[in-house]
Amino acid sequence: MLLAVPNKGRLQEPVLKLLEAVGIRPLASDERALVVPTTWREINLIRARPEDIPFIVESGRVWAGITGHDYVVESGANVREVLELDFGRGKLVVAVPKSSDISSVEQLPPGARVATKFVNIAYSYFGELGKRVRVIRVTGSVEVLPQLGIADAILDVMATGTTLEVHGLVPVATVLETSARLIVNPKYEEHELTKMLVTFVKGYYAAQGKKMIFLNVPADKLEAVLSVLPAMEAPSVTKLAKGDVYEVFSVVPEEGLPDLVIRLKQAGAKDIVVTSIEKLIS
Ligand SMILES: Nc1ncnc2c1ncn2[C@@H]1O[C@H](COP(=O)(O)OP(=O)(O)OP(=O)(O)O)[C@@H](O)[C@H]1O
Ligand SMILES: O=P(O)(O)OC[C@H]1O[C@H](OP(=O)(O)OP(=O)(O)O)[C@H](O)[C@@H]1O
Ligand SMILES: [Mg+2]
Repeated sequence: MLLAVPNKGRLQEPVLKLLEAVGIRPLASDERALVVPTTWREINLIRARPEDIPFIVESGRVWAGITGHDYVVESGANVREVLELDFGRGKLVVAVPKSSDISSVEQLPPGARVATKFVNIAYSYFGELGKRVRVIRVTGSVEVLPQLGIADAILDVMATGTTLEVHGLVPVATVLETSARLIVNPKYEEHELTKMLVTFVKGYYAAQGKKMIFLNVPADKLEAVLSVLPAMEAPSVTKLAKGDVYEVFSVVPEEGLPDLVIRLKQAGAKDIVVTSIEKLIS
């Protein structure tokens, strides 16, 4: 499988972290190499620009990729978004100078100049509103253009809002919510390797915020201990080889764990072991 991943920008690091967490580590190769083998022998990474990844996956030679939802929409590429990931989150907004007295997109004058790298999204957004604007295509640093007198408004990604603020801009409309996605070419969606990748990424996310807890419980305390112990289905209970003692284990939320441990001890649990879970695959 060829898997396209960002070779720059703010998605690059979280993508590598996620792949590492599912056991896909790039094998040492020249830093400039654009095709990189990995510890999953069936998977080679293709390092590409995030905005190009939807087209690369659509082409069919590359099965899957990770990029932003905004770029998928902008590309119009025929790819399936099979998983929403927990990074690259933001909103595409239309923003105008605070000093203008515009407070909604409707108030933009006809022919207003809107700078953006999302030109297709801009055309379709303003088209649906029935508003005629001039779209100015740029590739970055969009927020500086209004103060240079080059644009009347911008359409760009806002995350914390700091960049808009620093440039004296305010958002007046949300066009799209975005985050990183795992995208797949439709013809590989049902392939075993694709399903394995999706299962492992889901398993990694499902394990976040959960711990495994093991405890020993004397028989006469078992009922009391089980009554305070959460579980996915029900806790597992096994009799130990010696004595009238049971070993109990269960998957529990990390939140409130100290409190749970105290309640388990009070109920009669001993030898409590807490471990992290790498993946939780249901
Ligand atoms: N401030 C941000 N916080 C979170 N995600 C963001 C932010 N800005 C952009 N993104 C998302 O990151 C993805 C990659 O963006 P992009 O290709 O512009 O990389 P970049 O980090 O901005 O690099 P560069 O600006 O050098 O091109 C896009 O899907 C975009 O929605
Ligand atoms: O709301 P904020 O938290 O301030 O983040 C939003 C900014 O982050 C991105 O820019 P980036 O730093 O990637 O630079 P770019 O304009 O060159 O893409 C985006 O294009 C905004 O400018
Ligand atoms: Mg950027």
